[in-house]
Amino acid sequence: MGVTAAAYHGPGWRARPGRHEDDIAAGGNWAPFGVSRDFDRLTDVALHCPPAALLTAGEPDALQHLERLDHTALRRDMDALAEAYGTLGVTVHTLPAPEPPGSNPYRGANAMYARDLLWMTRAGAVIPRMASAVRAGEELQTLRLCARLGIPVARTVGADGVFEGADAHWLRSDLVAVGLGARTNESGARQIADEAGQQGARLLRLSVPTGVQHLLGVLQVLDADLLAARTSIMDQAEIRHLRELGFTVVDIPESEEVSTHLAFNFVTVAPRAVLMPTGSRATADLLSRHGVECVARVPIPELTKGAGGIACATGILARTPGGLR
Ligand SMILES: NC(=[NH2+])NCCC[C@H](N)C(=O)O
Repeated sequence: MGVTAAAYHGPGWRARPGRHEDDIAAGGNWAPFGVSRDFDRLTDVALHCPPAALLTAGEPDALQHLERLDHTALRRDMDALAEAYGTLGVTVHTLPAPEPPGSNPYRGANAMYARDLLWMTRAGAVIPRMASAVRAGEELQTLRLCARLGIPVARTVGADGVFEGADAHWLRSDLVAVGLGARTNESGARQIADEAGQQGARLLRLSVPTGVQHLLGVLQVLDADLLAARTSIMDQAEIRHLRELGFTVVDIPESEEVSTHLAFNFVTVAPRAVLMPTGSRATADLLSRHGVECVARVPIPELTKGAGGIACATGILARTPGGLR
């Protein structure tokens, strides 16, 4: 009878060893992509430029853009960003094209802000549930990317939750900060807490100030225990709490370059090494006092018209411990 066959778990049956995270780290079945600290050296990112027709499919405000976007100009910004990553040794992957419009005619018109479209963990990608009707369905582009690269989906935010990738930061490998606001609600945060918990991390809930889209807009991770924050517009008790947890928080004051040129919207490419947009000199000077080096500057005049900068445009796929060179 079958009981002696491996197919029926007889002596020849070999149970799968280890944990999912170990499988991923080892490569083989899954791409060895993961993030457990947002200051580790960046190795892989996802970028995207939406098709021209989508950028003009409606009035800018209906698309959640600030001004009408020109495809050629946006392409130029995205190419400059990709080139900067290439120079830094970061591999650029392209997010697949959007699905044909389902119930949302604007689906994909904001997919250049790939940071919002996934949250990477050491157990794979968390597929968000975009908070606005305009961005609903962009999640499919992430799913396709994951399938293409062999990245497992750790979970998909569901039920009554909303969550966007830019609302989560790995502050430490056992501490995840989530921003609650218009883009992530309590149900979304609970689902992120659940996933983090399963990976041995706890959740720190922070509030996203009114007029700011995501946590990424007010808090950045620079190194182990080193953060940058727009402290003057944040909840003071939350800042105190971060400091009590052992973090040094660099205060970034409100200024023209922060509000208009999105100087705070930088990307940490390695411990104390950041990629910044052009027009961010004062912010770069502040960071340099803490030993943070701006390793390159990218001009993004068109990208900012869509209400996001280089950090919003960078889907974080993988980081690995170690410095830049
Ligand atoms: N992570 C970010 N801040 N992304 C910017 C997103 C901008 C986009 N127009 C939106 O409203 O969704």
